[in-house]
Amino acid sequence: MISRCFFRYLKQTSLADYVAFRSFSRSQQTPAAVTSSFIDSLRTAVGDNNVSTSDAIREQHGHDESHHEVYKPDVVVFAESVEQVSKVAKLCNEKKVPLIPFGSGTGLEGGVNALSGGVTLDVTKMNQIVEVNAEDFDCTVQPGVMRIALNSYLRDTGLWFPIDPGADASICGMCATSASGTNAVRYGTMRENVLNLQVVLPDGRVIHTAGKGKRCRKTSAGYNLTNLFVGSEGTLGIITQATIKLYGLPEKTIAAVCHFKTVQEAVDTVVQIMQSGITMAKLEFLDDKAIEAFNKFSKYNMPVAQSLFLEFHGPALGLEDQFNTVKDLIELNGGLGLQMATDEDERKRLWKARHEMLWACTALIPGSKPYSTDICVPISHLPEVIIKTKQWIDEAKVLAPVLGHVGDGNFHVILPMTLDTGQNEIMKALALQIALLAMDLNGTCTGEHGIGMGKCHLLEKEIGPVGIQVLKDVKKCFDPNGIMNPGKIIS
Ligand SMILES: Cc1cc2c(cc1C)N(C[C@H](O)[C@H](O)[C@H](O)COP(=O)(O)OP(=O)(O)OC[C@H]1O[C@@H](n3cnc4c(N)ncnc43)[C@H](O)[C@@H]1O)c1[nH]c(=O)[nH]c(=O)c1N2
Ligand SMILES: CC(=O)C(=O)O
Ligand SMILES: [Mn+2]
Repeated sequence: MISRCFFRYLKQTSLADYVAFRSFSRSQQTPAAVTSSFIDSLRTAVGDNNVSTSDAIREQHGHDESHHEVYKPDVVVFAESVEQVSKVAKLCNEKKVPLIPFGSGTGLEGGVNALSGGVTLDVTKMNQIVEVNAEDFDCTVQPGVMRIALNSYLRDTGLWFPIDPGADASICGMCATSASGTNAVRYGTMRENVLNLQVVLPDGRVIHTAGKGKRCRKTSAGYNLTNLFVGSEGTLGIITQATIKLYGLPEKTIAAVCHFKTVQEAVDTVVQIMQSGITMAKLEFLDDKAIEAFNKFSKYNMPVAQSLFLEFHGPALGLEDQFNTVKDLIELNGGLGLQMATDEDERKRLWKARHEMLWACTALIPGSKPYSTDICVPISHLPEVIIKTKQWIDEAKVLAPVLGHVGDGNFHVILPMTLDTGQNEIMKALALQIALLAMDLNGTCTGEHGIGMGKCHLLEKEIGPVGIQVLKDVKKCFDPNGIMNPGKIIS
């Protein structure tokens, strides 16, 4: 039942937008034509052992880590080669069966949920690191290569791939969602770090978005096909290989944590640090509710306050000077309890709260699943948006920690969703209100998690009807039968 509190709360939101959001419906999806003879042809294409109709496997592939409802595919196919991916795509295209690429299922917007059934294509068996060009700072990987495995492999070369979405995701899944995370403030997002992609198109053709074997740092050669596929969330084709930039492991790392009495002080400090031109590696905010959730989850005793988590990477020479400049800014803004560490174990201990945040927040309500907002605004608007957001959370009386990558103007409100529909309605209205505010302030509804199945209505608002029509035209050009991950990004 929807509570009176909800209606009181709704008065503050744009009612018209809320009604539009509630009545938003996906265009009718045709049910998948997955017959037993179609499944037989899949078995012929990839081998019996690589096709599963087991309920447990379909369930496992029908959701990610988000709160979104499970939608099981009719069948799960495990591909072992590009040729097999191509054959499966061709078969699906001929029979107009939905095809959903599956990386590692850590997404937070229901990207892998099979809204119209069909075939989920799991690429985790294709897990080879194809080549590492240490002298050129790049490498090429198959779609099942995971972020942590890649970095372990690279360790001896003195290089690493710094994009870190927190979860141990597949590199090609990260390409597909244009992931980023804590290191983006220094190293950029997937958009800035992908040099080339091999993609299987829905009709089975294979393309290299920058040309076969190309891995140059710059190109002006025509349309940017690579970045059309980065962030395409499995709606245009299956990424079967990614060539990405690598970086030298930093000679020295300094981690630090400090606390503030008010959100304004903490976020003003962030803006001043960014404006000072210091190259931060990480600059994260956790509010008092987030720290409280972490203390409870991990039995820690951090001061319950508005907190900044910082990290500096660089040559040993000069790094402490950067730290000291930031320290001065922290103190000028009323920062308290500054702790710093250079030793790896000590750094990990200092940053533990940040890395466990999603699970600490979800544990606030046992059995809940996370609904994470993901807005990103120009940095000068950040103080206003975070302060308003926290005020709305208080008024809505929901459990909702605020945290995020504030160095990029990107933050999350983690809303633990349960079966209590009244609370869920309040949380969804709150998420909508925050997204609308971000868009009003020249921002986006999603900095890094993608549109998935949960933000299509917001994308329409963000880029307008003409923008959406152009996206639909692009989609039609690559996927005229609409088989690729239907219902995602554009409904
Ligand atoms: C604890 C925690 C913390 C975070 C996050 C998750 C969790 C569980 N995430 C979200 C998530 O890790 C991120 O979206 C990853 O990029 C998802 O990669 P997967 O391999 O799991 O893709 P997953 O399998 O979930 O698929 C995601 C989407 O990509 C498509 N896809 C996957 N592989 C593909 C391929 N080979 N070809 C074409 N399409 C493909 C899918 O169809 C789907 O639409 C995140 N993210 C972030 O950016 N910043 C963050 O800070 C965090 N933090
Ligand atoms: C959930 C997420 O994106 C984060 O913890 O940063
Ligand atoms: Mn994040």
